Parts: sequence; C-alpha cells; structure tokens
Amino acid sequence: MTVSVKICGLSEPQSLHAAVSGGARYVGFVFYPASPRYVSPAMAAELARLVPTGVRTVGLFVDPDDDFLEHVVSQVPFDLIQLHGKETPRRIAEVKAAFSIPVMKAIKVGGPEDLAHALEVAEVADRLLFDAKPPAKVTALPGGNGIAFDWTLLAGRRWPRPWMLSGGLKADNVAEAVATTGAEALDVSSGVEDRPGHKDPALVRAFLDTVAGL
Ligand SMILES: O=C(O)c1ccccc1NCC(=O)[C@H](O)[C@H](O)COP(=O)(O)O
Repeated sequence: MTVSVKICGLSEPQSLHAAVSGGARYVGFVFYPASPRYVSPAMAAELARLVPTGVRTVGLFVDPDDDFLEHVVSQVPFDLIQLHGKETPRRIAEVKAAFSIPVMKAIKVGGPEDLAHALEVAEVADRLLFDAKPPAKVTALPGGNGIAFDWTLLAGRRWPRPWMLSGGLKADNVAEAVATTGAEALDVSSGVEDRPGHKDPALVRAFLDTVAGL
C-alpha cells in the first residue's frame, strides 16, 4: 500500500526541498498568525514556486473570513484549503463556493462523539483530516501541538471522503499509527521539527523514508 504524506508548516526552502525530494505528496503553509509556523503570503508564494508539478499545495487557515482568504489566495496557488478552526458545515460550503478550491476540514478527535461530527462534515468537505483535540490550555494552538489521539477510535472505520491522519506522528510511531487506523494519507508537522516552528530536513527525510518502507 502506498501511503501519501503531507508535510505541514513549511517555511524555508531547505525543508521544502527535503519534503518534495523525499516524496511528500502535499506541502502545507500555515496562515495562522499566532503559530510559530506562520508564513506571510509573499513568503508562501516564493515557496510555492519551488513545488514541482504533482505535489499539492495546501493553505491552512483557522476560522478565516473571506477577506483574509482572498488576500492569501490571490497570492498563493493552492490545490487544497485546510480549515483548522471551528468552521461549520455551512461555512465550509461558503468557502468552497467563494474560492472554487477543494476544502479539507480538520476534525479534532478527543473521543467517539467527535467522529459522529465527522460524518456531518463529510457531507460538504472534500476531505477530512483527523487530528488530536488540542489541550485545554489557553496557550495551545488549534493544531500542530504534536499530540496523538487514541488511534483505535479510527480502527475499522470507513469514511465517505478521502482522509488523512495527523497529530503527534513521528518516524518512530508512524508504523503503528498506520497499522492501527489503516490510514492511506498522513499529515505531520511537529514530529519533523527540531524546535517549535523549525523543520529539520533530516527529520523530514527520515519520516518520509519510514513511510515509504511501510
Ligand atoms: O501547525 C500549526 O501551528 C497550526 C496552527 C493552527 C492550526 C493548525 C496548525 N497545525 C496543524 C497541522 O500542522 C497538521 O494539520 C496537524 O495538526 C499535525 O500537527 P502535529 O501534531 O504537530 O504533527
């Protein structure tokens, strides 16, 4: 089975190169100003120019309004918009209609009840991304916290849309994550960093090599 990988939160050419040369199928840019992975639209546009054909670019937003989306989308070409806030199915539908770009919605998983919500979201979103529910701390980011959820919640489940697994993935736990969930696509950020917000090209390559060997 081929498992595809998205490396999220890229902000430098070196790590972008490690991602695409190592086989990542998706690269993500974070447009959440409070994140250590935030990139300006101008910087993301520069990075996007380095992305080869066949690798998809993903713009990550948290409860964006249309003006902000327009500001970014007019500068950076995206194959996918990732909504990582509290966007409702109605808002997802609005974003799709306004920007004509497929939407992947993050589902923050703390327990089985969150998976019922995923079915509702799947009626409008093009893709789902299962991520860990952020810790209750006020300082926690809405995602990219490097924590995993209980993968057995996804075991044996089928979803009406393509989906990715994320949350606390690293080279040394990804085999178990895939074996438990049956995920065919993965999203990683903190697990390929040497400090918050800084991707380590060697960790990016190690993660991609591990997934390629599954
Ligand atoms: O990465 C961020 O800083 C971030 C900020 C706000 C919302 C979402 C964010 N990240 C989401 C991701 O990077 C991934 O989609 C996913 O959550 C994986 O994160 P990690 O557990 O760090 O591998």
